[in-house]
Amino acid sequence: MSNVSLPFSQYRHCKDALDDVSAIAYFLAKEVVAKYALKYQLQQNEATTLFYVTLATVQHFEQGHSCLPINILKTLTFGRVQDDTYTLVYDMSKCGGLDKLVSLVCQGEDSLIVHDYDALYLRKNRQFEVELSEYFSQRMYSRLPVDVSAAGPLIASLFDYDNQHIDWQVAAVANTLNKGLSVIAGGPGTGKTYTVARLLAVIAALRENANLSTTISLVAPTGKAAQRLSESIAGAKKSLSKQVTRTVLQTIPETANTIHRLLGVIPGKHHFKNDSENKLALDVLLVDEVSMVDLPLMTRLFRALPEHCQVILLGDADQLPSVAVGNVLADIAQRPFSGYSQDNLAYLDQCKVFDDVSALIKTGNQNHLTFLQKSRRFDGEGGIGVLAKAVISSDTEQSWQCLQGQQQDVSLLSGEITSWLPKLINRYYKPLAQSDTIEAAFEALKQFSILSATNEGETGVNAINQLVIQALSPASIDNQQPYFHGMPVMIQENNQALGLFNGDIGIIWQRENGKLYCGFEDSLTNTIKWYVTAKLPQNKPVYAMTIHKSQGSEFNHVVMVLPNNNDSKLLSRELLYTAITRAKQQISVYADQTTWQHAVGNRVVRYSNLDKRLATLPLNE
Ligand SMILES: Nc1ncnc2c1ncn2[C@@H]1O[C@H](COP(=O)(O)OP(=O)(O)OP(=O)(O)O)[C@@H](O)[C@H]1O
Repeated sequence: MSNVSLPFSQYRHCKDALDDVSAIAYFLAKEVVAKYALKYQLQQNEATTLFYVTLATVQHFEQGHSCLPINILKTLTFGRVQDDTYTLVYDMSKCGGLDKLVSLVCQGEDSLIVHDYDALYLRKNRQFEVELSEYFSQRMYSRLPVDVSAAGPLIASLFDYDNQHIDWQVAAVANTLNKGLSVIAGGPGTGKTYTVARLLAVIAALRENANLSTTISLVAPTGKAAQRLSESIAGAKKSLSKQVTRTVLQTIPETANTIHRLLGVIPGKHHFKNDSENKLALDVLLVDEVSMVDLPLMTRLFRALPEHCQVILLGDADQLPSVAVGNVLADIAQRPFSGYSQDNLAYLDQCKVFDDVSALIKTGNQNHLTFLQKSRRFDGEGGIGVLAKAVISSDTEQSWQCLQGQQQDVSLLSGEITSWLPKLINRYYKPLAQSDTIEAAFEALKQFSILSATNEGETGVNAINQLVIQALSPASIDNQQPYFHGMPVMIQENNQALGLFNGDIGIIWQRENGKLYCGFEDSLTNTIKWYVTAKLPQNKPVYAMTIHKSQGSEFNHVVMVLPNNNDSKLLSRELLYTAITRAKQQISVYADQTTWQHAVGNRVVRYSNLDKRLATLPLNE
């Protein structure tokens, strides 16, 4: 190191002085200063600035941002809040020469922090973003041959619609057929699965006509989401049995996999068995719940796809972004929807599914995209739909009124948690524990869940789980037994060897031999997989779960619990929307007005330049 010194010689000093600094952020900042101070003969003030620049870049990555825009960097301060007082340690807006420092240090081939699109990236994240934008654009703009004279009548036979008006489900099928990559986005119950089951049937039938064999794979980011996709595709296939041939139906798989299982996990490694050197043998890939897929995983998935494979992405762009870095779905499904190009309209016109396609907006260039807007599950007047819409449009007043209104399917809970929880335990969790079979217990588990914004605190997942366990099995607490018959648990880590993954849900069950096991539904074989409880990977009870963990699941009745902490950074309209849309029939909310309105007014922001990279890539049309 040169003769400059670090602002903090040890991590613990840094942690004591600044909020939210991880060990990784500190040690990377230390490494960057050590590497460049000597190389560029930095002055002490420049080395100090570089330390904070690196810290901020890593912190933003840890919060899920792909990058840190320079204009945001310039506004940052570093310090610590204690007893409601903020002690400022470093103010980026007061440091001079930031632009010069950035251009000096963040340009080289070997720099750990990279400057691109007016933002700072950790090198790897920029690589992922550049690589994924290239994969996306190659496929988004590639056109597949379609026998439009066969496709049009086939599509028309699978939908009951009036061809004088635009039906977006029909438009989605026709529009997807000729694209290497397309996105079908929509909220819950807008018919995404209904539509793609028909889309896959049309693809399979057209390929059969052309004497092409077809291998289709269905994937989702989590086991739960894959299981739901399997169930809905199986249901949709049944409804198609009279409309398409048996061979076409057989081409559509009944079961969905997780992305990790499709790619083939190598224990202890980030990369997969299937990659750019060892591609998957697939003709069509459908990815569901894309909002949950992060930037690195999506890039690795695309690396493993053969060039000819048609990709269909499905998801709800209003939901929370992925836990890890990126905002892939929102970046590729940008709103407001700008519509289709003239070329695309000409193609849709040839399909002859509508009398007049001119109503499809023709000024835009989002040809890869279709938004399904009409909910087939909630009627326009239903409380859940109205509440979800008010929340996602940040309408603080209407959403609060809706919670207090007379709608049967929406209610506001008040008082202490202990004043309303026992009733719900009696209604849902006692019958679950008393189910005759584990299959019936899994059915009972789909009826209801409590979703909390946090793990900790009085309204957090851990405290609520404890209250439920106390009510159902006080003896297990007295005897310090971790498990009891009928207790649902969620796995907290991936264990490839056991085939159990973070987010998998099992139920503790006493079998004929009198011993407790944990059973998991296996959607591939439609059976229960049993594990002795002592062998289970890290897990916890799941009467309540975080809203983040509930993504990809649905329940008939959901209770959403928010902390009484109206300025929590955790609370956002996307978080509330995700919880509300997990409910199929009823949503109950436990929150005070200030906290609720703060959350509805707060938007999740994820910094990324994937959208800009896609917009600036040349069109091949
Ligand atoms: N065009 C349609 N005609 C008749 N029923 C439909 C139509 N579209 C969807 N449905 C029905 O509406 C319900 C919701 O559709 P579907 O499950 O496909 O929605 P989704 O968008 O996939 O929902 P989720 O977000 O929960 O996965 C299903 O019962 C489906 O059969």
